[in-house]
Amino acid sequence: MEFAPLNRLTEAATYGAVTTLILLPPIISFTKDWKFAAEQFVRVLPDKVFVHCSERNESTLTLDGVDVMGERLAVEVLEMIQRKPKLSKISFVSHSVGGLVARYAIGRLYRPPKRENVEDSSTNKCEEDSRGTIGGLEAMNFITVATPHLGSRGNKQVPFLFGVPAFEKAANCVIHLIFRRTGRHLFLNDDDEGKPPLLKRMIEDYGDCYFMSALRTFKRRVAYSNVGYDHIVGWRTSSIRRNSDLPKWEDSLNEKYPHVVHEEHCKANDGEQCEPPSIEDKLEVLSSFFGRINIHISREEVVQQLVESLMDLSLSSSSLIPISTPFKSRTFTHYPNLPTFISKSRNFQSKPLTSRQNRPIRAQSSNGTTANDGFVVDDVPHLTDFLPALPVYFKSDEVRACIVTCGGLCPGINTVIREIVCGLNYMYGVEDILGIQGGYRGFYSKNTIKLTPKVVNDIHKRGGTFLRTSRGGHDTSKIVDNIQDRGINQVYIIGGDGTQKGAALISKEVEKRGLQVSVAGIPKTIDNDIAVIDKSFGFDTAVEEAQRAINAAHVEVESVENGVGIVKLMGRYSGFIAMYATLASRDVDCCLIPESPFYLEGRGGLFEFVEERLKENGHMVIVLAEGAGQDYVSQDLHPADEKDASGNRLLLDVGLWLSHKIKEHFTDVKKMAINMKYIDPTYMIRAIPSNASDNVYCTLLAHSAVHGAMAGYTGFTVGPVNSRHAYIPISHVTETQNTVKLTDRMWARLLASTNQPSFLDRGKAIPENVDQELLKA
Ligand SMILES: Nc1ncnc2c1ncn2[C@@H]1O[C@H](COP(=O)(O)OP(=O)(O)OP(=O)(O)O)[C@@H](O)[C@H]1O
Ligand SMILES: O=P(O)(O)OC[C@H]1O[C@](O)(CO)[C@@H](O)[C@@H]1O
Ligand SMILES: [Mg+2]
Repeated sequence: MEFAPLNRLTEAATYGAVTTLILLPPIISFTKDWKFAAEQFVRVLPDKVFVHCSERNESTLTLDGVDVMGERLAVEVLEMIQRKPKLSKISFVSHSVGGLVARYAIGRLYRPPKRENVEDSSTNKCEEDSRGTIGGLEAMNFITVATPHLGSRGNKQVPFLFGVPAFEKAANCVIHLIFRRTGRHLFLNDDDEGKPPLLKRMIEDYGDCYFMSALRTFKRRVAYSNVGYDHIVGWRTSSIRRNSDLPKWEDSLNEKYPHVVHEEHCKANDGEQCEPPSIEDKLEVLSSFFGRINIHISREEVVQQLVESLMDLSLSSSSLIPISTPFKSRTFTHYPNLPTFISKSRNFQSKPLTSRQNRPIRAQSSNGTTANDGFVVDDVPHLTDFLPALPVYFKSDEVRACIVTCGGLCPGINTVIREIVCGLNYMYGVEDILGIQGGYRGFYSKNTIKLTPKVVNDIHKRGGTFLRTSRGGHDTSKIVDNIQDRGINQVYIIGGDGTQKGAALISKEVEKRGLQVSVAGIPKTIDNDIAVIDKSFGFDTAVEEAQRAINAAHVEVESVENGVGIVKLMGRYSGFIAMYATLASRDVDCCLIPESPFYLEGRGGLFEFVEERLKENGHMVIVLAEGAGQDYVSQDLHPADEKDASGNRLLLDVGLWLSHKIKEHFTDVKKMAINMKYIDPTYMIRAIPSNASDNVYCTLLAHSAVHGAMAGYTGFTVGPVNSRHAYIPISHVTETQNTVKLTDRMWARLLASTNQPSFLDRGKAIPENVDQELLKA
């Protein structure tokens, strides 16, 4: 049973290497018994974890013996790894006898480190990169829950035998009748051709089974054991301490997991023990390889803890590794004669792009020097950590790149164009770069222009797009024909959600035709409605420019009696610009966005609020996102449901509508003269050049795209995910839209800042269009 990663990113997740997690069931149980835990892992670690519930050893097959099951599991894992070539790490979580099976299987799957001199003798320390692998994957977590590591024989390991010697002896004699070969293994009375019992063999590397080397390979090993109520597997055998006393309840660890009564870190983890264990220590030697956690029931807590411990390690070493498809015919690993790029830039003369020696990155002072407190700020993995000899896929003189811009304008487009051109040219020596004019349709209906650093040198100082843009006109097959005809092998596509959908289709078609073309998307939108990435470029500039309009409205209305200012900002489906502009300004009394339905009349309505503010201050300012209240407006205006060339719904002018409504209400109903100032700066805020921080951001995006394409990746979009620049499969960013979450803190902050009504009141005049779900909430 396989649980695929979810398509949604959680806050903590970064795109990167995918960890596979193998779940193993206990004796006489079923694959589906792991369903609950599997779902939790996938829910909490979407996109990072691929959960595989082992299915070759369920039901009565679990009686066939630990070795037989281990062999089956090893084959199952290898087959899965073959099916999923993107997996790079592996963890095991097993319950009961599943833990023994997993220990056997990893002994079979262990691959020793490739490098010779694996141990640094001067420090006598196990180096991370000297670790072996499990079936070629990096070993992360090895977790057992109630696994009888020490077997079930003697020493009150099976609680229901009450430690009575006669019962234990009897059990020893009959166990194989019930649990067959597995029973013999558990009671250590197996005798394969005079060999020691299997569980004893498994505490060292034995023959071609590298049991202990494999275990040592895992970054974290944890044994969970239940201190009570587990009548089959006592805590003595599952926590691997035979002689220690039962931990005291007052050892209770923390408030979060009150049922954890004892936690002990393994010595091997602390670096104290890296030597192979001595066989003389027999079973107890295992304890130095496991941290053990003794708990007192609660299934959910165990699962929660497991999830958290997995998160720790899976998050620590990912991000910034492309997971989109490299070209099939020339992958990194099968490309021996890689062209070594030597930068043409003076500053980087003779430095291969791939060198990255000075890790970890240390704290830097503002003048760029390393802070001498030695505090490590971050150790961001680099592509070269995963692909040590990161090749440049394309030879400079073989590259024919093109850039296209589509959709609405956005501050910073020209900076991205400039930096793609300069990045390709200065860093990689690429000279053949074409500009596709007028959006997607330009591929087949317009001539291209040649782009050089000189041509684009100054364009970042201008708003708009140097290449011009359009909506509609996306014809995948004509576009790809054109790419093919012109011999283009790198396509840089700058645009919003619609554009990225188009880019995904182009990328698929390119793949279908087997073309060696890299398709890279750079997400653009002032609306900030593109999912997955932290923020889109141009957004900050737009928010800043909106301040001027808000300020103007405020100056106007505070200079007259009963002044009401309305400022309409962009934001079709997402009210980010309006929300941030409001928060930044402090002159705004009320912010209306598409995600938060509002109503005008009655208690808690907008009219009541306007009246209050006018009485209090003599003036007020409303900021409105263009998509706000569209359903409400359409009740009055009866729209013709028009769409633009790309199929986007054309919006009704909510700003104009609202200014009429407010004027009408105060003049006709309240008999009160008001001074209405309606400002629509929508195009003004997106037609300007980007500000300083957006300029820097655009540069990072452009360079990321260039590096990704030059490295031979395709079908990706660039963007920061949790502040780390990542390559994201294009289809991931188009699956959903980023919208303001009314339950998020930022919206709560806005409500606290403006003290406006939430419009969630069950007031008498709530119109039908107010979201009923929201009201219930
Ligand atoms: N689902 C789609 N499949 C293929 N192409 C699409 C799709 N949606 C839009 N496009 C194409 O992408 C281009 C831009 O789309 P659109 O006008 O929706 O702007 P956008 O990229 O979403 O930017 P923004 O909305 O921020 O202005 C157009 O040429 C359009 O034909
Ligand atoms: O009028 P146009 O150019 O079609 O663009 C308007 C739309 O473009 C956007 O700015 C998105 O780019 C929206 O906020 C707005 O609704
Ligand atoms: Mg769009």
